[in-house]
Amino acid sequence: MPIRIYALAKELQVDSKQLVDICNRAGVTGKGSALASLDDDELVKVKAFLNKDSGGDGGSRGSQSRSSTTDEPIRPERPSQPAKPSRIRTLGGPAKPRSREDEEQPADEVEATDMPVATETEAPSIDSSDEAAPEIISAEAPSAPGDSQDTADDTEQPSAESAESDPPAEQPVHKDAPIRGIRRGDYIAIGSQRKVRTLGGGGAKKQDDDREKPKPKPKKVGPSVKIAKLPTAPAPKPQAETKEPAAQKPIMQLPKEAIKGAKKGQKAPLEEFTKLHEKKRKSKDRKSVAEIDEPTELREDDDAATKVARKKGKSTGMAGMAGSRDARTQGRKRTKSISTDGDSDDLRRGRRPRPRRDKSSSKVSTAAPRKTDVALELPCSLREFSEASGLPVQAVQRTLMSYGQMVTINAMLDAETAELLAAEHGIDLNIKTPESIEDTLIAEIEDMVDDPDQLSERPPVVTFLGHVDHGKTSLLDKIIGLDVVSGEAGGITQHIRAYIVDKGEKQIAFVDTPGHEAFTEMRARGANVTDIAVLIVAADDGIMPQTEEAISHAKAANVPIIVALNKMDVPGANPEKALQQLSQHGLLPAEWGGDVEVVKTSAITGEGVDTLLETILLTSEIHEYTANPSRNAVGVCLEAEQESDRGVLAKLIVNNGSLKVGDVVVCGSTYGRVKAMYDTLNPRKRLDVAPPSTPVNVTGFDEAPAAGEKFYVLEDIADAREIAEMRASRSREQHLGGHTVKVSFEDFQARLQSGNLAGDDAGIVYLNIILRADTRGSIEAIQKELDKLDHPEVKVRVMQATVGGVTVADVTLASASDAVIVAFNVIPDEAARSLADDRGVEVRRYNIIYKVTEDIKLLLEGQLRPESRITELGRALVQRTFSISRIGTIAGCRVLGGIIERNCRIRVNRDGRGIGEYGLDSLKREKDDVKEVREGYECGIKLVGFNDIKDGDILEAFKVEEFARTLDS
Ligand SMILES: Nc1nc2c(ncn2[C@@H]2O[C@H](COP(=O)(O)OP(=O)(O)OP(=O)(O)O)[C@@H](O)[C@H]2O)c(=O)[nH]1
Repeated sequence: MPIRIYALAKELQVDSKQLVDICNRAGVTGKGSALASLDDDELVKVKAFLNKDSGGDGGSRGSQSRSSTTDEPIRPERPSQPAKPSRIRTLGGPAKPRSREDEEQPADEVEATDMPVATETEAPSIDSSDEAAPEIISAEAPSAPGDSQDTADDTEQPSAESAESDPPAEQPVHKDAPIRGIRRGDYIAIGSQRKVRTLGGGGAKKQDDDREKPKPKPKKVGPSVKIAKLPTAPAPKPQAETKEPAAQKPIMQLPKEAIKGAKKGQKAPLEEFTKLHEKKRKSKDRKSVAEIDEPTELREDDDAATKVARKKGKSTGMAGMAGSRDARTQGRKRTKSISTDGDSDDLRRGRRPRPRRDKSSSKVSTAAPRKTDVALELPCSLREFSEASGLPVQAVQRTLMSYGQMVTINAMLDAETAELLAAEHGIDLNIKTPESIEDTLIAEIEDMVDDPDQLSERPPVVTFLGHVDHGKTSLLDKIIGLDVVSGEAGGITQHIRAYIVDKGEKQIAFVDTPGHEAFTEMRARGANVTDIAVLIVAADDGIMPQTEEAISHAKAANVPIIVALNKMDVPGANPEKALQQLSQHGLLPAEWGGDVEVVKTSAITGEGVDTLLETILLTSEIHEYTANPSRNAVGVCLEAEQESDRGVLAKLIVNNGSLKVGDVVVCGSTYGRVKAMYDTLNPRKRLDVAPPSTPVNVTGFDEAPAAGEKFYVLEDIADAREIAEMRASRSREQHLGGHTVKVSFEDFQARLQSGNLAGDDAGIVYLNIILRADTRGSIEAIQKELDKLDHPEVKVRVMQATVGGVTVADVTLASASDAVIVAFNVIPDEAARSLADDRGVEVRRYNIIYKVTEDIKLLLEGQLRPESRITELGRALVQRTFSISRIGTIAGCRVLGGIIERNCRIRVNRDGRGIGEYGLDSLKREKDDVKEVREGYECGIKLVGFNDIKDGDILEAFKVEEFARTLDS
């Protein structure tokens, strides 16, 4: 009876993937997936292989047979090099397995042998010939006594093949035997996880260990040196506690230009300003401060103070004292009328700081040692900035003063000002935003690790994906026993459907998606709900554009993919072609030796539906999806709508935990208390609890949450409100700040011009379009026309083309993929219109097909970079040059041929070489400006930005003309 590889793996207690590998090694081919089955013959073959592999070497190894028995989990060896097991060989004779005596040989003894060792680093350079090869033993490094036996065991695990080729076990290992080089077959496969160690087994290892273990150093005996005690520095005097000045409320705002400039790293305006400021101060200092001989408390990075200190140094000694008296007298005279209120001002004005001032200055010495890396939580006060950065308050104040800001120590700094200050003082500022309730509560939930004891199996969440009309809805209908497809407007799925259904003892949660929108949105929010993706491919159509997209989505979601090759009952079904296409897209079918299960189905006849379900359940079993039903629920909103009678009805799917009526939920920028929960299959059936993987319709939200938003259950409704409001205001700010504005035609134009639109590797710029039309025929016609707009530089990419009005889902997709929506003979519904306004998505409406293509063609053509063509005009010889101050060099020329025109460009040639191209600044005949000068005439030419013109230079006049291009050119 056939048995699945997965089941056999379970029975043998090995990993399914490894067993797939073992099957291949055993010669049972075409088993690429754990879901593949083995018939009786194959099973015997695999088991025989396993027995041979695990037990076969026992006999040949004698006393050193593997310690593992068949009851133990099978550890497949070196899957990448099954035919090349590691060997133990001694030089000068056939390889000999080591006897127990050898293994038990004391480490010291082994160490004592003078046998050369082959180390891991030597391995690559060792000769691959059989003879004269040094021995290499692969083993796990033993770490405890007794491990040496294990090591020996491990070294002796060649496959049956190698066992046969190995010499008899009786032959002892000769310690003194010369050693041969490593053979290619001796190389240890990466998968074996073993290390190559030197010959000598435990002994060599011990040697290593000995080397690793630092021996206790003998105590040094010798003359002891007595070192004198370091003088202890006097403790700094505690600074007098001072009262803080009253807080100043306004937040400083620096001139915008200064901030912008400084952020861009342009220091010029600031430097100009600072220089001017410094200059003024220096001149003052020079006049008055030199005489001051009293210590000041100004810090060393205070430029003015440093200068003061320097000058002070000069005036020390008797002469200095004599000089300083005069200077003081002079200074007093000069500063008589100046009144100041700060020490530094006193200093600058040449006044001796009074004791009172000394006291007050200590209150600003809050700065810690200067730092270059500062973490700061904003907004912060100037004092806090100073403390964090180690900059003196005065230095910070002075910097701000240079920006025209007079601030006190308690003034609050905003982020921009702090950044500016950091840039000015060469500090790396790391702005920390204060933790919000959202950060703490949500992060806490996200980081919550479930107790393994509380985890239990949960149903898999399976998403049906695929090209439009390939039968997603019909298949799901068939599985559930519903008939949704006949009720769908235009036969198109417009909404996400999600159901949990019983299949035998198990349950499966199904999600049917309209196109790929749900995946896009959910991936964008990092909230993928799917465990397994079922890709529906119509056997008659094969892989279509949206199938490709679905494949990308499923691959990006990193979930197992099962393919349902549907419509097998249709006469034109070509499963072989579809399988071929699937493998071309990286999905190698299991029947072709790959790992993707492909189930042939028909939603009409029911063929393969049971196999599909079985495959889903088996895949789920392999992956063991678990959840903790006893914790608060977390999950994702699949869809939400406003109902006239029940208010907001949100379709949620629970990822983990259990959602209960009465729970406080926050989901994106909405929140509420779960008023009621309804079954998604039976909309009127109420539920009290929704365990993991259950989709439910929930009422109680204040507003409709967005699809793809994660929901969390909180303890307190006030917290939920605060988080929701915070998110709503942040999204409003972003919207007002233009962060969410998506591509419009004009925007596309602007971005093209600025070269800002993302292109692919080849530099092609794409205009993404979502096409909505009244009929499939219209779609086909428009697509055919758009296909004609082919150009190597600019292309149209139709992301999605579906029948029906523009929906919220289209707008969401357009917003997520920077696309423009083209609505042909259809209109957006109210929700879509308002969302499009909200997100800045452009919806273009048409009712004539050629207008669509005309519009897009014009747009693309208009944006093709114009073609530049150069027209040669004439040549002139420079006969004389005149240098005029304030104007530059004028070249007196004679036109040798052609014509020189006023707005042309000039190529300057000297000694037969071109030295540059410049614009023509002025063209004169006599003293008059002229439009042109013809051959044979003389003229004066002044070039833009080039005065190094010389007699004898040849000037070539030319003009560059730009020509518009078309998509056809
Ligand atoms: N003969 C045949 N027709 C099928 C089969 N599966 C689906 N169909 C038909 O194909 C059409 C489209 O089926 P849907 O189930 O709506 O396809 P879908 O992939 O859900 O399409 P969207 O919802 O638009 O994405 C319907 O007319 C179905 O009756 C099948 O296995 N065999």
